[in-house]
Amino acid sequence: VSVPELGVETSHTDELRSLMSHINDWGLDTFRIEDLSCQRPLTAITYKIFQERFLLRTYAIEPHTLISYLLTLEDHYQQVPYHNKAHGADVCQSMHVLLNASALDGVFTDLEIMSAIFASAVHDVDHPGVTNQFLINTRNDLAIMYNDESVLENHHLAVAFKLLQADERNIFSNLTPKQIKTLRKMVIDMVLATDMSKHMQLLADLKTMVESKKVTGNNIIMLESYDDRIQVLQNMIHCADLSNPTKPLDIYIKWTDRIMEEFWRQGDKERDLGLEISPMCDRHVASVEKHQVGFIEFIVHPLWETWADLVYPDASAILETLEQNRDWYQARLSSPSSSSST
Ligand SMILES: COc1ccc(-c2ccn(CCC(=O)N3CCOCC3)n2)cc1OC1CCCC1
Ligand SMILES: [Mg+2]
Ligand SMILES: [Zn+2]
Repeated sequence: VSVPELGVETSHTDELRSLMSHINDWGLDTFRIEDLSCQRPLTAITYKIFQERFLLRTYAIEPHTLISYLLTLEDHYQQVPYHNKAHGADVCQSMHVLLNASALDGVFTDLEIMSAIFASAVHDVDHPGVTNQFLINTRNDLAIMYNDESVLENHHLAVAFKLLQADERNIFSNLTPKQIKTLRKMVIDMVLATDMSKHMQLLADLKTMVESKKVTGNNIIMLESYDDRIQVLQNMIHCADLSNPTKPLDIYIKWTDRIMEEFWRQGDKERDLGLEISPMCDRHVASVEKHQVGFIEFIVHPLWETWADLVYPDASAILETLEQNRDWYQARLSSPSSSSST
């Protein structure tokens, strides 16, 4: 069974191939890839990363099986403003770049790397565009199913692994039982770590690790236990998930427009249901810039500053962009033009 060169059928093959040559670069334009791949950014990006890291060869994965899984996975991302297939593709590519930090050179095994890429690609599959709290407040079936605990993140995992059960989509059919067991545990641990309610604990543990950081001669981090290794991978996927403010400003602004529209649609639902409108979800009381500055100040910068310490100096340019983007939103706060969202 033959597969298209870039994994997806497109009439923009040359342009897509040239953009894909920047798969290792921070700030790759996922939106442009969405257009050039004919709305298949997740398949195109994940397929390219698997090839780039020789994972098809290492784990005897048939190209058509990988494409079949990725296309079906992508079709199970809902068409919501933010938590859609473009976000899945973006987090996957961001994770791929973070794994390439020189401070992590040779630290992770191929299985851990494949687990991290897979976890990133699947981490928000079938996201309904509302928060865990909304699902709990409205007694949604998902909240009943998962007893109000990391409701969305448990659902993303269940969908991702269920899609593997079809033989024509089982990309892990040639892994040993032990490898599958290890991969499954790591993927579960990483996706569950993308629940914002785990943020403070994750960051505290990362700070402790940075304070007691042990490196080899050429400044490569030493991670002895599974707990240390998975903790770095959990913080990595969390950083990738919260990476929008660290990207080139024009791309960051597009993500902000999308998350706000998703929040406002939730607020519209809450208003219609007579529920209290969640913070930042009322489109009639919008302060987009203020919320982004607060998000960076209290969540994103503390996390990325700590990550940048761990992999110093590999993430320094990313931290620099984050601080410039914060200043840009801050500046729009004070000037009168900030009232308009244009
Ligand atoms: C570009 O803007 C954002 C990009 C990403 C996030 C964000 C926060 C947490 N995550 C991880 C998933 C999660 O746990 N969520 C999903 C968002 O809602 C809260 C539960 N993602 C927030 C962003 O801005 C917020 C909305 C206005 C200011 C803050
Ligand atoms: Mg999520
Ligand atoms: Zn996400």
